Amino acid sequence: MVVVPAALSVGGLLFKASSAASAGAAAVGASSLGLAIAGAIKLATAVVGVGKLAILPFLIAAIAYYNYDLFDPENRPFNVPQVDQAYDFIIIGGGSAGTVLASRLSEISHWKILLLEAGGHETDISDVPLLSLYLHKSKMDWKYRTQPQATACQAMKDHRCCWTRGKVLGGSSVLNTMLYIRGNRRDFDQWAAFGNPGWSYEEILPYFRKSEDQRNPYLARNKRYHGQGGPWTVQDSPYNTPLGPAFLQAGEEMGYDIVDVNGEQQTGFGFYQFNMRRGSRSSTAKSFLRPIRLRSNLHVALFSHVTKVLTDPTSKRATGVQFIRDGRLQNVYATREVILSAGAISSPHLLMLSGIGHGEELNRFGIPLVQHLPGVGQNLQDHIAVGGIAFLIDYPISIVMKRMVNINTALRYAITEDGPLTSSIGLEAVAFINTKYANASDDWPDMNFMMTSASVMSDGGSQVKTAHGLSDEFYQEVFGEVNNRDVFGIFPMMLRPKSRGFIKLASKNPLRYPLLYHNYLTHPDDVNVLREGVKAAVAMGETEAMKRFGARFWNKPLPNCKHLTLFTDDYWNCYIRQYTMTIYHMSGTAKMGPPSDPWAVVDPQLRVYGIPGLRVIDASIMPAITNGNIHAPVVMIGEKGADLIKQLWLTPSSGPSPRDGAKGPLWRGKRELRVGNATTTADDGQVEALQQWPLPSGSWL
Ligand SMILES: Cc1cc2nc3c(=O)[nH]c(=O)nc-3n(C[C@H](O)[C@H](O)[C@H](O)COP(=O)(O)OP(=O)(O)OC[C@H]3O[C@@H](n4cnc5c(N)ncnc54)[C@H](O)[C@@H]3O)c2cc1C
Repeated sequence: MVVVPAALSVGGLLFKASSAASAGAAAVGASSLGLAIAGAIKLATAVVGVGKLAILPFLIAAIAYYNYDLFDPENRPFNVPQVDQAYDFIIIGGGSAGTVLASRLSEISHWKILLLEAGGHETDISDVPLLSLYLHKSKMDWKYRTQPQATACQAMKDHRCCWTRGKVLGGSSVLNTMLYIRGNRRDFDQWAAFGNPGWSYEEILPYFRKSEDQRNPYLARNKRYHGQGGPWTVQDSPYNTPLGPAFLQAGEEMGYDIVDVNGEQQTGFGFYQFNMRRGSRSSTAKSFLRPIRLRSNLHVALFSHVTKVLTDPTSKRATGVQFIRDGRLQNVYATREVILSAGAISSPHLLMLSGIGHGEELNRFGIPLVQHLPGVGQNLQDHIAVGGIAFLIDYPISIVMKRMVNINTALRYAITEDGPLTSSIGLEAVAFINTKYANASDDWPDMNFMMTSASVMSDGGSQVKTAHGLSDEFYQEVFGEVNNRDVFGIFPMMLRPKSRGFIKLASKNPLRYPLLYHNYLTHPDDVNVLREGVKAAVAMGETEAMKRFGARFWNKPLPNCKHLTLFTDDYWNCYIRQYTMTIYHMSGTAKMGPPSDPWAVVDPQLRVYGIPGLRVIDASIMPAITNGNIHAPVVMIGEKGADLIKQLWLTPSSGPSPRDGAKGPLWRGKRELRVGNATTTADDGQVEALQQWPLPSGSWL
């Protein structure tokens, strides 16, 4: 960390005009700035003639230099100082899904879009892949912590797991480790089988390809699975240690194939694919918003904390949004739709604050009920892994922070866009394997290994420990004596948890965080699968490929499990409840489902049941978590969600859609709003979209 200012000052010295862009982008920014200035001088001399007014070229060059921000396509979107009274669409949350939606909806030039985001802009530090753990607990993190529960996270301070979430334009895509994993075809076929037409694998695959710009030519030539030219770059890590390839060899030794984990077959081993561009982070804000920052029909309002969705008391229609900005509570109105993309914690939280949720629960807090939807905040799913599975090695090849972060590596990152700083905290390779509980013939593996050329002790007990929320005593006792040693780590991650958590209101004050109950490892099958995963990870260290490096498992007994015999099932069952690690994949808290499912919050078009004009489009809508890291699926949900909205509003329709048999209020495209003295009409002058907005069915109504 000490060296980071040096990295910045290097960037600063070399690329003065591009402080907003990444150091990598800054290099390109600097050269295009040079071109812009040269062009300006040429133009001025050609038009005016140096002899006539010698100062003019320099004046124009100076203007170009100081206004470079205005036309650099890689620069940050503008933050509007004031929002208008009404928009066609209001998107709540500029995270992974919200930025995709803002980009796709503003393609329709006669639609006016507002994107409200509670945080600010990403920074040069958040661009640097090796430093992502430094963003945890920073001002870009909401810093959520779960309620203490006895089943997991026992090694953490107060027995509470730290649920990092991005509070920044780009959301969690600015803090994540950029792993690009799409999940398994079976996940989406299962979503469809739950009663969600349109979500089967074959139907959603085009959306993965649409956003993708695959930079690995060997992967890109597989056109069925990969796309090129989309806004979101996927590239291989520019930096690998010898441990990554060795891990793949170990996989072969164990009888697995080397695969493209985003291709035909998921089971197997492969190098990670990353959402990076030229060695730095490709957040969704950068990929989806920066290229369109000059669209006048998109307003981005940062530091805008939404407190509630406004609804019409008679029709229940979502009419707008209430938010706090600059210390003022303000209202803004939507003439077509309000879209919740605030993530799997805030979207259900905002629904509840708006009177949409379990009637009794809302009643307890004196929130007037708008729509009884008991599924709001339920069905919470996450992937957990086991931390601290580390192997000491004999060679100085791993990522030891104090060795890796220095002026040379900073220069390498800034100038040549490679080197250790481009490593995503050491994550190099991935495995999808089967424990004895999975059906190996299915290609629907139940265990994932995240292989890193580092581990919790690689920074001497500073940031990793803090990010994971480990107690000092636990860290010191278990890892203190191997601080800064060369190691590699394997995080065994359970892919299809059966335990379900939930989110509850703590107060009707919108600024009070909700209560988060993880319920990790409350289902016995989860304990079994995760334990078997840990055993398989430890076995990996025994392969010839890893033994070449002198790999030996760091088997210091954990404080609360010392009474159990090492390496027995009982010991591992105890271990996994201590250093339980969230992989930050909270999802499912406003799940999609058919009207017959009383726990469904949105229908397969992502429309909130019973609230015309309101959708949820983010990780919350997943009925079941996908088989792998969930960011790519969330971006896919954003892409498909945008198309569903376009289909509704841009397809001519003469009457209520027959496909939603449910009785419900009609949702008209033209809507007049009286805001103060002004009247705003949502009329695109083309088609009047008229659709049923369904109500849930079931005896609980
Ligand atoms: C540390 C970390 C590492 C991860 N690593 C990976 C990885 O390597 N690969 C992978 O596939 N997945 C990873 N994930 C998961 C992935 O990034 C998330 O699942 C995904 O970004 C969620 O997208 P979302 O749109 O649902 O929510 P978010 O991206 O979290 O967006 C929600 C947005 O809404 C805003 N917001 C919330 N409440 C309000 C409010 N009241 N008013 C206004 N704005 C509000 C937030 O500030 C945020 O910008 C990681 C996540 C984290 C946190």
